[in-house]
Amino acid sequence: MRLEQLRMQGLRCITDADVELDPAINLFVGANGAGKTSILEAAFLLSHARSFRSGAREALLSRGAARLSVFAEVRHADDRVCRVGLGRSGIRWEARVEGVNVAIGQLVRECAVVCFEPGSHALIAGAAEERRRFLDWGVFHVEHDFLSHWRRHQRALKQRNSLLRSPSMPADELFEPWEAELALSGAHIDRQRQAYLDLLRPKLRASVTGLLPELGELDLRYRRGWSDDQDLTQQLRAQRGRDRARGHTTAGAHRADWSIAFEHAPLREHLSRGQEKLTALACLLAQAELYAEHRGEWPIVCLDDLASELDQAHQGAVVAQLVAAGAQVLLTGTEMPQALTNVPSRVFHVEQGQVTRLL
Ligand SMILES: Nc1ncnc2c1ncn2[C@@H]1O[C@H](COP(=O)(O)OP(=O)(O)OP(=O)(O)O)[C@@H](O)[C@H]1O
Repeated sequence: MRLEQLRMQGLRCITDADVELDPAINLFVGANGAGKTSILEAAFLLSHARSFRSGAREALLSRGAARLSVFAEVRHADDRVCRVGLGRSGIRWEARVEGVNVAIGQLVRECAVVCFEPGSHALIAGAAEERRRFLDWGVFHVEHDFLSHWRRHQRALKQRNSLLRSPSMPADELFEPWEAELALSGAHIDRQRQAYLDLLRPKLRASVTGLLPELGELDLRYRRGWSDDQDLTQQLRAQRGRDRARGHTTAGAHRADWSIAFEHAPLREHLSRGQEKLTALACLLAQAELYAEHRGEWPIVCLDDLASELDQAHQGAVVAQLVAAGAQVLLTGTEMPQALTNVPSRVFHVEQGQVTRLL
């Protein structure tokens, strides 16, 4: 899959930019604050309907602008071209595919982007939410009914949490249907997440061996979010009092997490910041490869500020791997990275939100 055209309006410092992209390597160079990362955010937005940077999606809207819109032409491996867009006008976000308003879920099925950026080490060292998002994005693209189970789960969770927060303890009958729903949808989600991680594990091992051979064998562990010894319905019933004191549901698929341990670095704290970043990169590349295996095409790969994130040997290895796989890559840097000096690439200069093609 590749982006042929990417148009951004009212996105951070970009008033209006229209970029025709190369099927292989695209490099965006410019000074700090020029708007390079915002271009990657635009691509990511079409794939995830959010930014990879922390903060509200609203912060993407240019200060003083009434409207934000991102539009792309996506060419798939079977040569089908799909026009997708996401925009915000007033207080509403609208997703479009072929000019027709669609649910966000339909938009993000059409465009798949993975992004490695300076905050990516949070996948290894940050909160569980980051890892769940990563996992669920992968499962979503492999299992077609994942989103419906996930939505049912979110709805039941919201209902149970609002019961927990009511001024007096509601009757058991009010909890029971939502707890049954949490258990049922949670079991589906759990099965699909476990199956996905089983597929990801060998790819991740290969990817990590390439990037971090010194750390030895990798172990990928999964926690489903509730005790293995007890059925979730029973557990939720037993925990009502405790959950009420905490104000939220403390067991279920929304508490799942996964972690990585290495033979020579069994604790996360044993990893240097650079090793955390490389592990996160290995996860993203393994996920992209698994996507390609299932969908017959690579997702688009964004690498933000690669030269400041990785040493030259790792930059070269990653770019070579992606070129060999035939992935479209969007990279940013304050200058041309050494790793790209001999790789044919389309180069754009970015300055104050204006994008100009150089090579
Ligand atoms: N909502 C907004 N409206 C207008 N400008 C914004 C908004 N949010 C951020 N900016 C500005 O847009 C620019 C965003 O730059 P971006 O992070 O894309 O730059 P960059 O070229 O990747 O920089 P760096 O090399 O420093 O990472 C910054 O100058 C920032 O101050």
